[in-house]
Amino acid sequence: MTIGVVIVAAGRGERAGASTEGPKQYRLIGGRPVITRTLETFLTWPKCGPVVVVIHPEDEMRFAAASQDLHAGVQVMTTFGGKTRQKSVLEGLKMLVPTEATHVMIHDAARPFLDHDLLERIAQGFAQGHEGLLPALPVTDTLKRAGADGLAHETVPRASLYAAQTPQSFLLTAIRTAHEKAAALRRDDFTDDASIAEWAGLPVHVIEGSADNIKLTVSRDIAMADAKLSQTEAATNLPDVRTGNGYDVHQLVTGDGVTLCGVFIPHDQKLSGHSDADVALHALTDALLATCGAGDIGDHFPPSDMQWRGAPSKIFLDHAVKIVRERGGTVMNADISLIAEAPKISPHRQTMRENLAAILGISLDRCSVKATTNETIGFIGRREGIAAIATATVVFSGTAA
Ligand SMILES: Nc1ccn([C@@H]2O[C@H](COP(=O)(O)OP(=O)(O)OP(=O)(O)O)[C@@H](O)[C@H]2O)c(=O)n1
Ligand SMILES: C[C@](O)(CO)[C@H](O)COP(=O)(O)O
Repeated sequence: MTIGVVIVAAGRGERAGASTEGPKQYRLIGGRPVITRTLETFLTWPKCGPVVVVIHPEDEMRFAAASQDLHAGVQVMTTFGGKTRQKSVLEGLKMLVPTEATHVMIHDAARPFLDHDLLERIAQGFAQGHEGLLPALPVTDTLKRAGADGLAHETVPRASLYAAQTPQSFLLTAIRTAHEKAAALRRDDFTDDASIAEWAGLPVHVIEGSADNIKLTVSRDIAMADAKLSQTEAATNLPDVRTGNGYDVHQLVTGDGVTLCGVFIPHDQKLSGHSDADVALHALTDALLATCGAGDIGDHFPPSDMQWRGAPSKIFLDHAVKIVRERGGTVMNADISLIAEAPKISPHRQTMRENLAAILGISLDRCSVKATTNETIGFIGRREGIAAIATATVVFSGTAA
């Protein structure tokens, strides 16, 4: 079984009104022509056989532009349509007959929201031996028959009524013969292919359509489709910006100075810890690891591992930066708040920021170091320890979706 496709796109879209982009199938929805979306769904379906797009002679350039970026692994042909949809379909079928297609899906270019699930349901129907398949949905509104007087005269029972969609799908030779018979008898009043099949006595099996698979008919349909896609695409194109935070604290003991953000500051105390106890770089290391869910500093540099005894904390931060980069991240900024009663940080802030800029590979204005005392309160206020809080922002490649 090879499933060919006929996409009818030769209409003038009069009900949708005029546009500089051309008839409705060339109008942009979510930034791309309607027909590009329709065609792309078929071309990306793995079971798609040869495709015929039936266009209007005036639309050759428009179609070439709308289809130029689509990479087809299958044969895509074009032919010119006729004055009615019925005539256009017949032209498409004639073009498909010499190919290897045994079955055909006939689809309106003006239905850009069909999906692969629907195409699979049709393929499944063919595999079960059905010769004609009509995707349709049960009618949900109450139906009225009104007269020329504008009055509702009758309520039509809707129990067995369905709204017909496309792609209506058939054995290729059977539907082509039915179309040719209708043309020969000058029957040109069929609005879809299932009705020609019914008229010709071909069995047409109703399968579940898709609520999204609407036909863009009037200008409001196009505006709604555009709004829907623009919203979805705006959401899926959001940059993948992530922030991480980190906190660290180390005890102060008698000593000769502390190392903060890689700067040694002479002092009558030192920070006790396994490495050089640079709380600021430890907090920032955790903040960076957090942006890609890579655990914390202890996971990467266990305190039990003797090789980190007295190690400069730059090693830890370098490692976190490497992990972030390997996962497609670009560090955007870093901000560290130091909470210390003493020593005074401000004379060293510039050097600290320069150290951060060098390690992170970003400009100075993206590196911030702030300091505050703890107003003599608590363990920091009693000069028993120094704490640091860090925030980092990283933009990862790809989008947030
Ligand atoms: N002579 C025609 C008429 C219609 N179609 C195609 O058939 C599909 C469904 O038709 P419809 O929505 O009625 O489109 P138009 O005929 O273009 O619309 P209108 O009646 O408003 O002019 C559309 O993809 C349309 O391009 C076609 O190929 N050839
Ligand atoms: C084929 C069709 O899409 C089935 O619903 C529909 O009949 C074509 O549109 P038209 O407005 O009737 O031309």
